[in-house]
Amino acid sequence: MATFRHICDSVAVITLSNPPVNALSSALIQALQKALGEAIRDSAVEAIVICGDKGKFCAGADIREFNKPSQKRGPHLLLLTDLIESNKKPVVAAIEGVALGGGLELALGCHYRVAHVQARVGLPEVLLGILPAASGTQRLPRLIGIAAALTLITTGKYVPAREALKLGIVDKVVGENTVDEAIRLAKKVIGQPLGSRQLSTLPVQCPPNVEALLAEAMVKVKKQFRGAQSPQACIEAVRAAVHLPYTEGIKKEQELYQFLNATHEPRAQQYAFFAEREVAKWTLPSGASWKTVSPQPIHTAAVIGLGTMGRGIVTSLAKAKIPVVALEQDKRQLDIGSKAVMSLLDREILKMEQLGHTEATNSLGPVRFTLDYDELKDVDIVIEAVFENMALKKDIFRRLSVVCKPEAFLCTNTSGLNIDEIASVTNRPQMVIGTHFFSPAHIMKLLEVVRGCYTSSTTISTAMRLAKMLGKIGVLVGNCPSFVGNRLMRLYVEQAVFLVEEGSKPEEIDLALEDFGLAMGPFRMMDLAGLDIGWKARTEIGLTGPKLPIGTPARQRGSKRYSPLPDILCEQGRFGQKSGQGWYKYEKSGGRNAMPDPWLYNFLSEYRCIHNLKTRNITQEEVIERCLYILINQGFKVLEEGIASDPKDIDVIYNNGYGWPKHTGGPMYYASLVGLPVVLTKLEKYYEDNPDILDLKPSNFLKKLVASGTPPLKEWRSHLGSQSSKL
Ligand SMILES: CCCCCCC/C=C/C(=O)SCCNC(=O)CCNC(=O)[C@H](O)C(C)(C)COP(=O)(O)OP(=O)(O)OC[C@H]1O[C@@H](n2cnc3c(N)ncnc32)[C@H](O)[C@@H]1OP(=O)(O)O
Repeated sequence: MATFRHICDSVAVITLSNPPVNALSSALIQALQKALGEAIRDSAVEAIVICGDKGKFCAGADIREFNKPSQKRGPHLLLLTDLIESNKKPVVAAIEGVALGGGLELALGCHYRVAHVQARVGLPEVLLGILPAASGTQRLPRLIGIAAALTLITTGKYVPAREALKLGIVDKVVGENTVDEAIRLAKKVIGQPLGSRQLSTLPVQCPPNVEALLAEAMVKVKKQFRGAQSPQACIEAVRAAVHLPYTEGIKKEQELYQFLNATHEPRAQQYAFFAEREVAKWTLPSGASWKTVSPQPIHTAAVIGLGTMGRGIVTSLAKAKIPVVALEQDKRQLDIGSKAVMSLLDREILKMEQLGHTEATNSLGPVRFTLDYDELKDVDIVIEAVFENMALKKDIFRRLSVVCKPEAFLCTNTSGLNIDEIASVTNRPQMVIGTHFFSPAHIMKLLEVVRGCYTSSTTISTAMRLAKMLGKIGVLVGNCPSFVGNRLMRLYVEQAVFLVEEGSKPEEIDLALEDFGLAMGPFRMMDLAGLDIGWKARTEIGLTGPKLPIGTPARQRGSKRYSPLPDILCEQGRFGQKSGQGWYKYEKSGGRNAMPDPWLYNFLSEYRCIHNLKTRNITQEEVIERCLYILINQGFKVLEEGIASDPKDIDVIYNNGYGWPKHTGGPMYYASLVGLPVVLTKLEKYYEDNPDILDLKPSNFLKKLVASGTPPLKEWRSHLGSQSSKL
C-alpha cells in the first residue's frame, strides 16, 4: 500500500501503491500515515520523498469509497497534509503521471514538488460534485494566487507540468528520473528553514479587486454550470481563504463539503464518472465482450468527405498520431477541405505549444490529401463522412469494397441512416459499422458506435478501440432510425415546438431548459444546427413538401400530431443562425447573438388563429416535464427494444454528446432521482391531455419497473427479460 524504504544518505522514500492509479483509499491513507510516522520517528531519516508506484503519483481520493459511511473511512487526508507540512524534516513530492484531487492536495502539504515533464496536476473534485476538501481550497490560493486558483478549482482543469511550473504549483520539472531528482532536492534542503514552504502559514496574496474577481467567477460558473452547486461552493471556499485565517478557512471548506455531500450532485457526478468508464466494457448477448474479442490493429486510416464532420474526423485521427488519407470528390472541394483541415491542425499545434510541448508539430499524424480512391488500398480503416444521402453512401461503399484490402474495416459516419442497408452493398458486411461522431468531431468526446445486423464482434472491438485511441468515449448501440441520441432528441425538440403552438415563447422554453442545466435550449440549438437540415430530411421522407399526399391535415401525420412550424420557417428562408433568422433573429447571417423576434410573435398569432389553437399559460414545470419526460420515456423504449443495453449507455451519450447537465447524472439517472412512479404518473397525465402525441404514452418497460417496486437503476437491466437485443 504505502511502503517506506530506507535510502542512503538519510532520505526515506515512501511509495504509494494502490493500482491502477494509486487512489487514496482509507487503507492507503492509513498505510501512508504509518509510513510517515515511521520515517518521522526514525532518527536516521533527515528528509522524506513521497512518490507513486508504476509512474503515477496519485489520482486522488478513492472515488469508489465515497458512498461508504464516513466513520469507516479511517484517517482523514486533511490531517495527513497537516502532519506532513508541520514535520520538521523536509518532505518532497515526486510527481509522475498524475497528481489529481487529493493527490495534489497531498503534494501541496509537502514542502517541495518535483514533476515529470509529462505529469498533469489538477483539482477535479468539482467535476465529481464536491470540492477539494483536503485543504486544496485553502493551500492552492496561498501558493498561486486567487485568480489562478479559482480557475483551477472551479473548472477541474488538468494542468501539464510545464504550465504547473509557470503557475508555481511545482518547483521543478524534469525529463527523467523524477524520484532521483526529488531525492537530490530533499538532500539539498536538509536543515534549511521550512517556514516559507509551509503553505498554510502563508498570507493569501490578494489583488485589490478581489471581491470583483470572486463575483465575476460566480457569474461565470452560474452561467456555465447552471443548476450545479459544487462550482459555487468552490468559490465560497476560496472566498474563505481570502478573508479567514487558515484554520477558519478549513472549517468553512469542511462545512461546504458536508453541504454538497448532502445533495444529490456528488452521487450523480460519480455515477457519470464510472458510467463513462463502464461503457468501454461492452458485452454482447452472444457472450462476446471486450475481454474476449481482440481489436485489429489500426496503423493507417482514410476519411472520405472533407465537410465539417470529415475535417474534424481527420483532425481527430491526426491528433491520435494515426496517418490519414483524406479524400474528396473534386479538386475544388479538396482545396477547400484541405485548407480547413490544415487550419484546424495549426490550431492544435498552437494549443500544444501553449501547453509547453516543444515538438508539437511532430506529435500529429501525417495527413495526405487525394482525389484518388486507389490511395485507399492499404489503409486499415475507412471512415466515410459525406452528407446524409443513402444513395451516395451506397455508391461509396460499393467502391470501397473494390478498392480496399479485404482486412480493411469500413465505417460510416451517419447520425441515423440504416447501417444494414449500407453494409449490404459491400463484399464485407461483417466489417461495416456505424461511427456517429459529434460536431466538432476533433473536440466532442462522444462516439456512438452502431452495430448493424451483420457487424462482427471483431469489428465492434476494433471500432471501440478506435474510440479509445481518439480519446473518445465509444458507446455501443443498436441500429434503428436515428440510433439512440438523435432518436430521443427528436422527440424532445418536437415537444418544444408543440409547446410553442400551445402558447409558450421559444425563449421561455429555452430558458426553462437552460435553467435546468442543458447547455442550450432546443430553439437556440435548432438555430445553431440549421433548420434546413431537418426540413430536407422531412421533405425526403414525405412528411412535408411535394411528396406529402394531397389532403393530409396540416397538423397531423397518420394518427400522430405534427407541427408544420419548422417547415414554414424554412419556406420563409429562416434557416437559423446561417440566414440571420430562425426561431430568433441575429445581428447578421452567421451571427451568434439570439434575439427574440417580434416578427415571430406576429407569425405565431396568425398561425394559431389559422389552426384554431387556443393559447394558455404554460408553466416552467410543464415545459421541463413534457420535454424531458418524453425523452426519458423514449430511453425506456430504447432499452426495451435492446437498442441500448443499459441505462448508463443512454446517460453517457446525453452527458457527452447533447450537453445534458452531468450533475443530474444523465436522463435515465435523473428519472431515478425524480422517482419512476412520478415520471410514470406525469406521462400518463400528459398523454391523457394530448392523446395524439403518441410518444407520451408510457413505455411498457417503465410501467414494468414501477410495478416491480421501482428497483434501483443498476438493477433495471435485469428486469428487461428476454428482449430481442439489437446488440
Ligand atoms: C472519502 C472522502 C475523502 C474526502 C476528500 C475530499 C478531497 C479529495 C477528493 C478527491 O480526490 S476526488 C478524486 C479526484 N480525482 C479525480 O477525479 C481523478 C479521476 N481520474 C481520472 O481523471 C483518470 O482516471 C486518470 C487518473 C487521469 C487516468 O485516466 P486513464 O484514461 O488512464 O484511465 P481511466 O480509465 O480513467 O482510469 C483507470 C481506472 O482507474 C479508476 N480510477 C481513476 N481515478 C480513480 C479514483 N480517484 N478513485 C478510484 N478509481 C479511480 C477508473 O475508474 C478506472 O477503473 P477501471 O475502469 O479500470 O476499473
